Amino acid sequence: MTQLFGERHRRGLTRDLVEALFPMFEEASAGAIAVDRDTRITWINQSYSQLLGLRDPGEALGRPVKSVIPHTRMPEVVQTGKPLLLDIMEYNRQQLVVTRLPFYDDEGHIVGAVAFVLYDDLQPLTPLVSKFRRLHQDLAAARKALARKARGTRYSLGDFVGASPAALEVKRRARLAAGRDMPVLLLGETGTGKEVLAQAIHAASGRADKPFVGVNVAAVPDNLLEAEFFGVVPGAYTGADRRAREGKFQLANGGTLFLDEVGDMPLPLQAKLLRALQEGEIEPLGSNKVVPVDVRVIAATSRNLEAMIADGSFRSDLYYRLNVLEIPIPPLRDRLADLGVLCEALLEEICVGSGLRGEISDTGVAALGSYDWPGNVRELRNVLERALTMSEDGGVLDADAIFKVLPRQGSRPVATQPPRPVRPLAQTLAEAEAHAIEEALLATRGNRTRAARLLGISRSVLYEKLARLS
Ligand SMILES: Nc1ncnc2c1ncn2[C@@H]1O[C@H](COP(=O)(O)OP(=O)(O)OP(=O)(O)O)[C@@H](O)[C@H]1O
Repeated sequence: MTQLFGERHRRGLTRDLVEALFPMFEEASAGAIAVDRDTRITWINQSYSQLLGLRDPGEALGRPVKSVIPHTRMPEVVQTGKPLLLDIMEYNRQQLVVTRLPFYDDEGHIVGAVAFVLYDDLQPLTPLVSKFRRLHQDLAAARKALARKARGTRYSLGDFVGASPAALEVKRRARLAAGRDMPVLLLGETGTGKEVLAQAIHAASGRADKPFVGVNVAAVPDNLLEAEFFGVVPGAYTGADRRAREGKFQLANGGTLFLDEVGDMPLPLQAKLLRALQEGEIEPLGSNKVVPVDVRVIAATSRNLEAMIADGSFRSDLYYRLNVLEIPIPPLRDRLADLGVLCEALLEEICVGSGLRGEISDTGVAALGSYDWPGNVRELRNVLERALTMSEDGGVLDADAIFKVLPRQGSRPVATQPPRPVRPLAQTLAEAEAHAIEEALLATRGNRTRAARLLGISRSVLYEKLARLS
């Protein structure tokens, strides 16, 4: 042992050491081979020559190793003196796990290399290989997420959740918009996912590798909007920065500019925006030079632009310029059939990394259907988050848990309806039955078997009742 690590062997394996180790490695491995300084084969054992399909080990002796094992890296080891401790080498469509070591003479000169086939198939390495693959996939996903973040987008089309006909139509139009480089106008109430869609369209478009820049027109004071959009040259006005500041148009150059709440844009800026879109160039504040820009505009608003045109607060020419492809996004109350899938997606998102388990029962979903959701999906997310925080039932939200956190204001005004005249009992019962069936179908997203189970009736009875109702 002392000799193994003594001065003599500091440079690496010597020939006598290799010879001493050989029997052990040879027995443990699926093949062994040695080459000289000129990378000619000086020794090969029976098992390796069999693995290579040689009838007799003697056939290989004296031949350049590359001519016998095309993918070998033994020449590299001889040349660099660096061992390759673990490598996967292909031979005849077979994957071999190999290790390669240089060896030295007493003067410390490389005189050759040895290689051992540790495994002649990857089976024993399966756990390692699958772990490697998983890590590789995680890395790819993280890289993708980082790239999206760098570009300014977080969402893709799959993030717009919904399977109702209305939601599918939104996604169909968004895909159309992604494939064509035209202005898009997203119309929808607050929280319906306008920004989600804008980012998703950009991420699926030919501009995906370029920036996505959003500006919320309503959030910027009127007197700063022009600088925000078109940038400022140094000293453009008293108090202006001495350095030039780029506007959103320049920042989005080559990519997408998302104009949120475009209906809140003051008229003078509307005229400038129209010119920028028509000419494809902008004039930074304080400059007398125009700068060419290439942006795709996606505008969004929760306001009724047509009514604004009628009362003179929105320019019709700008409206037509922005509204080449219109995507109306329905409010949540008009697509209650999506509540179930939305809850699943949002609960998963809320619970990620929190250690919480978030599920909702069918009755919980039905309870959500009783509310009219003025804040749409954003409000739904908040309600679910609140319900989960307050839930004592291991994270399964039922109707009680939902009603505890559902705002009363805006609930469907059951109690405020004018009192109805008293009607025959049969009629009242029939209405109650129809209502219960409707709720069950809503809660089970139209699954009649599960709806029947919820109602405590057989499937055939449910079909009978449905037939009578239709
Ligand atoms: N269809 C949807 N699927 C999944 N999440 C959604 C959907 N719509 C909205 N959300 C979620 O609701 C929140 C609000 O969405 P977003 O900001 O896109 O709405 P918005 O219409 O742009 O609202 P505002 O007009 O108030 O800016 C986000 O957390 C988003 O993830």
